[in-house]
This record gives sequence, structure tokens and C-alpha cells, in this order.
Amino acid sequence: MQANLATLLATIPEISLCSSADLYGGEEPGLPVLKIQGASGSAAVALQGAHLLSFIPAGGRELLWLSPKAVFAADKAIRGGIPLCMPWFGRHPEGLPAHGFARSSNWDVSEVEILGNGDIKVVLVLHDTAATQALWPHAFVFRLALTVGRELTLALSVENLSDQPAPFSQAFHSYLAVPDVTEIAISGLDGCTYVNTLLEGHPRKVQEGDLHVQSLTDRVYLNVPAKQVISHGSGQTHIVSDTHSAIVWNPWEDAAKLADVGQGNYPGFVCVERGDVLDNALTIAAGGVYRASMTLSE
Ligand SMILES: O=P(O)(O)OC[C@H]1O[C@@H](O)[C@H](O)[C@@H](O)[C@@H]1O
Repeated sequence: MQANLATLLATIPEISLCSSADLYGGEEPGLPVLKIQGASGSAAVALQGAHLLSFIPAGGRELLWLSPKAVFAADKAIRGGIPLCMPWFGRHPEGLPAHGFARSSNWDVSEVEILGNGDIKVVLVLHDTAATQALWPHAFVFRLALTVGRELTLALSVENLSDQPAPFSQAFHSYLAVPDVTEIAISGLDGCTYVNTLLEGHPRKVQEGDLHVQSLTDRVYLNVPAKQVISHGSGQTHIVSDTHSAIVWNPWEDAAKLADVGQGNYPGFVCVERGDVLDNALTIAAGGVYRASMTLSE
């Protein structure tokens, strides 16, 4: 773990360093997790992956789903919360790890701050190493600024420090807690073209009205509006992002094949992931910067 972390955290009692084993069980020593307890909201973020595990606005409910079967192990993406998929989303054509390496890499904390309104800001950074260069041959700095208050904001910047253009796609892979996925309605996708990645040839269709998830679902919506709202029995979850794609995923009965989801647990979440993927993927120019943000609220 980074050398100066204890000194950095000593300035802000609202942030403490815990182990995933203390918070969520599983084998000791687990993974390091920052617990953030602010006046307007609380959150937990694993340093591996800069991975949000929990967000609860003050007086509100948990907005994120963390799998009861989640495994907290080095180099393994944690199931639930908000993994960061980048610098590529989904399967890699040359068989490199799905969803990139950001979610399984160890990030450093570079800043912690209490803002004027009491919200708490934490900035995590990841730099290239020989191991990342072997997967994505670019010098880079990934920076994720988290702001925890009544809303949760993730502000991402990706700097391509190399002298070559860098192909890039990314998603904030949010697992949203819902009482029953079969009873939700997702608005903010009406009229958008989506790619059904479950069907042969990945056919494209246009969404009509709200989306209701009633079976195994894996779709990439392109050029979506800034806001989606997930309405469910216990209220609503609002997502706002300046990215251009939205991926909607629920494994349904296939959850039985995913040991860290577990049979029978799929009704408790829906993934509505905002990012820039497929047609919305891009190239970051040599020396260029990609910026994206997403806000979650009740
Ligand atoms: O098991 P992983 O690598 O975390 O991926 C989970 C899912 O992530 C979603 O974003 C993809 O659309 C799905 O195809 C994929 O199955």
C-alpha cells in the first residue's frame, strides 16, 4: 500500500482505512477499503480498482448492490458496486482480460478534502507500469475524483501521456440495488438504438418506451440522453452522465454460472452502466485527455 496514506487520512477523521474482511467478511486480510462517513452521505471504496462498494445518502437507502458472494482477492474484480471498466469495455479481440485492467489494479489516494458544503472528496490515481504497458502500450494517468454527499459523483480523467493515439472505451459499471428487477422501469432510453449482444450478429433495434427487464438482458444503448431513472418499489435511482452509452445487464438464471453472483441473487440488482463503448468508443490523441462523469442520487 502507498507509503503516505496514513498521513493523508490523518487530516480527515470522516475517512478511515478498513479491511474488506472487517466490513464484509471473507478471508483475512482482505482488501483495503476507505470508509467515508460524511454529514450528507456515506460510502465505501476499495483501493483495488478505485471501486465504489457502497453509497448511502444521509437518511436514505443503499443505492449500490454488492454481491453477498463477492470475493475480495488481489487482482480479481469485485462483484457489485461500481467497477471501472477501462481502458476497454467488454471482451478484448485478442483475449486480454475482459473490461480492462483498471478494476483489478491497485490505485493510490492522491487527495482527500472536505468541501465547503460538507461533502467529502477523495481522488484516486493509477499510473502505467510495465504490466499495464504489456496490455495497453501507453504511458497514462487515470484519475477518479469521488464526491460523497447527498449525491455521489464520479469524475474520471484519462491522460494519454504517450506519443501514440490510444484506442479507448470505458464504463462506470454500476450495480444498482433494486427490491425486484422484474418490477422496475428504466426511463431515459426511449427512442435510442440498442445493440443486443446476446443474439447472433448483435442486431440493432430501437427502444420504445421504458425498459422492463424480464429475462437475461445484455444491451448497449448508443447516444443516450444524459439522464436515466430506475423506478422501483422503494423509490427511484437517478443517473446523470456526460457519457454517450448506457449498458443494461442482468444475468438472470445465468447467475448460477457466476459463483460470485450466486443462484437466486439476480433479482436484487440491475446494472445500468454509463460510458463510451462500441460506436461511442474513441481514440485519445497523444498527449490528450478524456473526461467523463456520472452522478447517482435517489
Ligand atoms: O463478469 P464481468 O467480466 O464482470 O462482466 C459482467 C457483465 O458486464 C456487462 O457490462 C457486460 O455487458 C456483460 O456482457 C458481462 O457479462
